[in-house]
Amino acid sequence: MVINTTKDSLEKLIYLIIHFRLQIYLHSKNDKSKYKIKMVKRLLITFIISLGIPSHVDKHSPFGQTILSLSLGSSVVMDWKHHSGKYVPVTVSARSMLVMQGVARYDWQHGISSRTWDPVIINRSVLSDGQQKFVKVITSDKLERGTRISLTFRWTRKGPCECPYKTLCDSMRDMPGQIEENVASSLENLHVHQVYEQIAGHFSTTRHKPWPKVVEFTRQVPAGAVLLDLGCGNGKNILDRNDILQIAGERSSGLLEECREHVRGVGAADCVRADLLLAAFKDQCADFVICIAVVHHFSSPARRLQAIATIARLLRPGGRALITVWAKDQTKSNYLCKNKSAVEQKQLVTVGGVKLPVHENRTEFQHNDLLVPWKLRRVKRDKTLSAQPEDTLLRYYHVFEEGELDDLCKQLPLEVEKSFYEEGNWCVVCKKINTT
Ligand SMILES: O=C(O)CCC(=O)C(=O)O
Ligand SMILES: [Fe+2]
Repeated sequence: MVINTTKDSLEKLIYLIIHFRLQIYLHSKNDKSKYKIKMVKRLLITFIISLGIPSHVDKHSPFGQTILSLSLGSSVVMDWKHHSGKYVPVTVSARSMLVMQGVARYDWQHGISSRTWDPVIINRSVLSDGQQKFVKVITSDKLERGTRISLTFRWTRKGPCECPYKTLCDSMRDMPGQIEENVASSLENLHVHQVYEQIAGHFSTTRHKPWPKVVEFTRQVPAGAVLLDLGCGNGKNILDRNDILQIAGERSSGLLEECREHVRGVGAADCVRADLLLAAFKDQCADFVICIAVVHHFSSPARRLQAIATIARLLRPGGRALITVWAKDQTKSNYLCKNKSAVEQKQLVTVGGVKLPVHENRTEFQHNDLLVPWKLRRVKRDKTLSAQPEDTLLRYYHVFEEGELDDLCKQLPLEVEKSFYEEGNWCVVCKKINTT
């Protein structure tokens, strides 16, 4: 909810600030744009002058049910994102008061893109099921963004959080190994699926050729065989062969679009939307499966096992799979930047009470469960990229220890034939065991 304040109420606020003799002090040495105004009893007022705010939910347990944010100066578009995938851009106009309560306070993330302009958003009326509804439409018109100052009011509280919205709640545990199913699925929704939807175009421009070990594996596929590529991304692994049936499955619709381009010229290849946990294909339908750089995006051991169980289910007895995942050990790959030493990861993002460190790209992994930044560049009409990244998005990864992938396979009717390390990835070639 956004309330437009009058000049009168602004004056009242300034009066309150002066009346209570609030003192402004520097909040953080690194971020000079953020100040905290001293607390009056239980009220904490934060004063921000900044270009952008990363997407977040304000911590549940330390603050009360209502958070207010008064906007001064320029208007701005605030992005609201729900873990179900919904996205609502809201224009927060100058001299308005944003009231965060209920689901908006507890279950949606809000943030402001760091840029010097904002799109113009209009409400368009549409007819849905005989009823007139308003939908927000992002137009191609832009508004220059000036300096914006916001004052956020939070009432502090003590004790465990009592909110009914646990997905983004900080009071949950912080052990990814024991993450609950609903939290794991929300985490993947926020930090895998939603991210891939947004980066699909840019991601695709960075993926061109199959890795040598994938080429080596698929070379053995004989004519007439059925090959599934699960989590196919932009389809770079699809072989230019018409004598085998190739089905590429991908969960991200953005990547699926990219993949469609790739498979267009290949006679017996097609791509379909598929989630590795469910993959609605017939049991034992495949002679070969490849699953490249996918399983590390599942956030609990049970879900990683379930993902590999799908591969086992889809293979016919005697069929083979190549599975690769990102390795924690990157010392024998080109990933590490020589000039960057390992850094203590101080930035933590909490999702469903799970605290995840944000990785510093091109440095050694310090943890197994982490968020890896993707600096998003816009793909222009002529397929070139914008010069500067326009946003940073965080992708969830579970980086594997040596033998961890093999151990998962061994819990299933899969015989590990080969297990190796290749350019920062742990890889296995496994064969489906006949269990009947
Ligand atoms: O600038 C705003 O309006 C909101 C600030 C905010 O979300 C925060 O400080 O948590
Ligand atoms: Fe906030």
